[in-house]
Amino acid sequence: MPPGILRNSLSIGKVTLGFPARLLIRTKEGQRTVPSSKLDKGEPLTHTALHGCFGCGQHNRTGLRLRFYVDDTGQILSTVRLAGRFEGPPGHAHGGIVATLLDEAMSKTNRAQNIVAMTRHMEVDYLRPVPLRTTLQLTARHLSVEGRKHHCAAELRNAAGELLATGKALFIAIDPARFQASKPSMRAMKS
Ligand SMILES: CCCCCCCCCCCCCCCC(=O)SCCNC(=O)CCNC(=O)[C@H](O)C(C)(C)COP(=O)(O)OP(=O)(O)OC[C@H]1O[C@@H](n2cnc3c(N)ncnc32)[C@H](O)[C@@H]1OP(=O)(O)O
Repeated sequence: MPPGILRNSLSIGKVTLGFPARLLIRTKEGQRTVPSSKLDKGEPLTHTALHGCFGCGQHNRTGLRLRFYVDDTGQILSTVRLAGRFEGPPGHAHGGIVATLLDEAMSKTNRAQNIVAMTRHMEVDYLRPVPLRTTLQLTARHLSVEGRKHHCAAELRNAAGELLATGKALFIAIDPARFQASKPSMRAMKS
């Protein structure tokens, strides 16, 4: 059973099809299950610490501020309601945002196993236009691992459960300490 995650903030709608009745989560106090219905009540969970992340960072005011959960099969779950500023085709999400949702959910399948990994390769099938301002279901699974290579898949559905987009990706596990050490300094970023 993988260790649970996660918390971000905002954009939580109703959980509908495809979600198990109870979700496994890990808080600072330990692991427990909660009813799926808690998803739309913003159950406070342990934060993933990437506060500035466009996908899940709760301090990133212009980002998506996704909340993620993990069930007892290791599947990552989220509900999303995209604001109008993420428009591409009229009334629908920009394809880059759809890719971001899938990428972000897949990355959490690694995080749920305490693996820090970065996206190396990703492919997206855009099956249907993704509507704005409506509840969407985002799920992801870890498929396989070979050394540092982690293969993951994700799906985005509408509230009726219709498949809108799918993604597959290769993530490469990295050493977070080395990554932090290689970050550009704030002074370098301003110049
Ligand atoms: C808690 C605090 C933490 C703080 C610290 C956090 C930092 C982590 C945050 C993550 C947050 C995620 C957020 C969402 C996901 C993003 O959005 S991540 C952002 C987008 N991604 C990037 O910017 C990644 C940019 N790329 C890179 O930095 C480097 O390419 C990588 C990914 C680190 C890998 O570099 P590398 O270590 O030199 O890997 P490399 O040896 O080239 O390849 C590794 C293996 O993969 C194989 N491979 C490479 N490409 C392919 C391919 N296309 N097909 C098949 N095999 C391939 C290679 O052949 C090799 O195989 P082996 O020889 O091991 O058998």
